[in-house]
Amino acid sequence: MVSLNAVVAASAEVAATRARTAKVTAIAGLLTGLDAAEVRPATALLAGELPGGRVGVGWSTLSALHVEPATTPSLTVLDVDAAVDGLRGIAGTGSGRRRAEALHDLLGKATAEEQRFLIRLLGGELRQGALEGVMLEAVARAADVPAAPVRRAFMLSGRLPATAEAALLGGSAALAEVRLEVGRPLRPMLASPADALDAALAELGACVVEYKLDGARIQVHRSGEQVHVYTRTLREITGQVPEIVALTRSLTCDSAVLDGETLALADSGRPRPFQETMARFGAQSPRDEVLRPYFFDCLHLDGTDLVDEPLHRRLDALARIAPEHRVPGVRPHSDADAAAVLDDALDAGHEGVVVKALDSPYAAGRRGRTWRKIKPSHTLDLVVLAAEWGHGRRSGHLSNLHLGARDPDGGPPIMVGKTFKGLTDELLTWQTSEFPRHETHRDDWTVHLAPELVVEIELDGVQVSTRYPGAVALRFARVLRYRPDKDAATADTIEAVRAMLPGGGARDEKVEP
Ligand SMILES: Nc1ncnc2c1ncn2[C@@H]1O[C@H](COP(=O)(O)OP(=O)(O)OP(=O)(O)O)[C@@H](O)[C@H]1O
Repeated sequence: MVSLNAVVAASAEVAATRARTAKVTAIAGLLTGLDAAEVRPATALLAGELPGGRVGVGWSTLSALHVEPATTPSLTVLDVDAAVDGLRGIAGTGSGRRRAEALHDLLGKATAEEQRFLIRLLGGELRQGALEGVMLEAVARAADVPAAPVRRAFMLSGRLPATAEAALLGGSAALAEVRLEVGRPLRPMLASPADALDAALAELGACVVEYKLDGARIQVHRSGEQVHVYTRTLREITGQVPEIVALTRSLTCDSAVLDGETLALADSGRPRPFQETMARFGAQSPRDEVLRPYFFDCLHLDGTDLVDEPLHRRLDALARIAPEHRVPGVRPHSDADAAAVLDDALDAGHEGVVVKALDSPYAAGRRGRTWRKIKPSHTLDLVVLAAEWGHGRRSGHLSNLHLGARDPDGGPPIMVGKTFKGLTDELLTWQTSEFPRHETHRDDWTVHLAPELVVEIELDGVQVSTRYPGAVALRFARVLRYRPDKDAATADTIEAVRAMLPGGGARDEKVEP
């Protein structure tokens, strides 16, 4: 039986090295010796996830706990799995107290190092989507199967522990069995940046050029009368968007999985600010504006999976069931046709266009080269690492942000700059009340945060830096808006930042993962 101690040691080894191969070796080593029942919980713990999903334990409860640690390790992975299940089951009156008791009990059996691990795990601090690529490679190695089918199964199921179980217990055959399931979200395909429209057109050949709408990504699943709506990070928001649910139910099909963008339009027909769309995804939000879906892909229709079909087939399917709800776009006959779509999109207040190769399959979870985005302005989505207290007019407010880019090899975000430019009074007030909820520690000037919040930064470019650990720094950065639809695992990577260096290549990001 594998001990919690072994998982903690493997995690520490992964955190201590920047070398991807060493991380893979440490994780694969642990995965190799597991019993069948241990695969799911151990994989979850290694990825910094709670086995079985989240538990509602807040930072305040966790930081108030001071439990004498055990001197020798005794907990197994299955013990932790059972304890987390128990915590999740606590509800009703006195649940706060009972939860604290259960936590006390668990932590009392843990050594000091295990306690630190469990507290960070429960606080969500260990959750590292950035480790996914490394984890998948380790699963492939431990199961002795190629990496590609492991990655595919993960993107289609969205679940690392289940993927590890399929690979380790059933091998290639079980991985091949994993299919898109209506009602279970899959990782959305993403677009990689292109420098210019004509370059993208030349590279992709036969293509469709679509508006890049500045809304929020949605994935809509319908099975009979059942409809589920998910965000880009696969969070379910069905209850928050009744108008999208009703519209999806009215489509003439039995089952479908549709991919698209949602936003609200003002009376003028121009898009309403992105923040308003995102506010609707929150728990208690005003419902004054109507969100409309604009679909751009169909991944399943009436019992047939379309993920591996070429885009033109998927678009035909979409045209059959939702012709009035498609994102505006054309299949251009000339470069001029395509340029006209870009002009129209910008004129209408949208971000730019996405050019997509018509013969390409849907690469779930990948920043594919067959979808290229063209936007006139430079922006990066970065993780907020800390904020400094403001001076003068801003005193009493958390202001200057420390910004980090994602480490594609699963390490903590890498700091690339600071800014307080672009922060409105409203954002300053919001930061000051919100940031303490994510606080890890503070000193006189600075409040440090768990890497959870993602902010979109507009910048003029980047420069080589001797001050910052990634050797690159932002130039003239200003805050555009927060991105509650993103998390640290979907923030831009340090490679994307470096690619913006003068002569740093054609802003092409490495294809992930
Ligand atoms: N026609 C479209 N096709 C695909 N994606 C679209 C389209 N219109 C808008 N989008 C949005 O653009 C996103 C794809 O761009 P990208 O992969 O760069 O994600 P992103 O990092 O959110 O982009 P950005 O930060 O540039 O908005 C999608 O997730 C989707 O939300």
